[in-house]
Amino acid sequence: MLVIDRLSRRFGNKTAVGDVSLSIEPGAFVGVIGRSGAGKSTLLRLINRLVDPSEGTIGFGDREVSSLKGAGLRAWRADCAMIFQQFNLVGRLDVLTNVLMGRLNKVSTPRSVLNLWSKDDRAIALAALEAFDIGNLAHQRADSLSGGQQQRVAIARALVQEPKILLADEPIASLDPRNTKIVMDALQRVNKEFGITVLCNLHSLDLARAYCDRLIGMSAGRVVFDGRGFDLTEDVARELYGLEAGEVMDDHHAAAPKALAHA
Ligand SMILES: Nc1ncnc2c1ncn2[C@@H]1O[C@H](COP(=O)(O)OP(=O)(O)OP(=O)(O)O)[C@@H](O)[C@H]1O
Repeated sequence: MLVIDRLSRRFGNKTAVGDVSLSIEPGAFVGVIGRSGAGKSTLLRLINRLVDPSEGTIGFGDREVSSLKGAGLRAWRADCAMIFQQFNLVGRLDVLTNVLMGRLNKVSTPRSVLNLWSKDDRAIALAALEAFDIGNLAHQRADSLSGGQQQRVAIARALVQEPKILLADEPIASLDPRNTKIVMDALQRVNKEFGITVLCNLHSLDLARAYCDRLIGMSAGRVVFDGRGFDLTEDVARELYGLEAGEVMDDHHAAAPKALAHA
């Protein structure tokens, strides 16, 4: 269980995350929603320690994540994979090598530097690509792939890391609707078939409702909703998204906020 207790992060005078307390059950698929600037990315970055907290703690089992350093911090980052809106692949390397990067924490540095991956590691990486229907792309340069294909490579790289948690920071923000579905389905498989806890930042409320078991709504750094998708009322959506609410909800729900926007 991931336990976040009174977590805050300030940048100068700006509170990006303020006094957030949450427990995330193992195996959950959690959507973090809210408008731009609500603090969603900072929350994920705090969890995998790309950003340090100003106050509060993050615990995972018996580990006090917020105070880890050195080898302990590297071990945590291995347990806590992250994927990004811009995929973060090494474009000039082939797809298989990009996925093998996810195994770096499992092999000695000299072997990885010399690209001496074991047969087993290669088989694991290829199987991960095949799980997301892109095994045929293993030997192509990563930068020759479409956005949806690149994001599936990033998910495969995260999977071979054998993490306990996958953090996905707006993973579909650069994708068209078809690739959005393919990538969200891939994340769903990571969660349901591989049993990995997924925390996913999403702008679209409809997508969050469709894929996530639990939604955490953030506004100005604070959690203002925590519950199931169908419990999220139009009033809460308006609190979360303001006049943007119409853009993130389906036509039926959108009617009122759009009317408000024109009032
Ligand atoms: N490194 C930083 N330095 C200064 N301010 C920052 C930094 N990172 C985030 N912030 C500020 O903290 C607030 C929350 O940002 P954050 O990126 O977490 O929001 P978000 O909900 O993920 O938004 P988006 O969907 O646009 O990524 C914003 O006002 C942002 O400008």
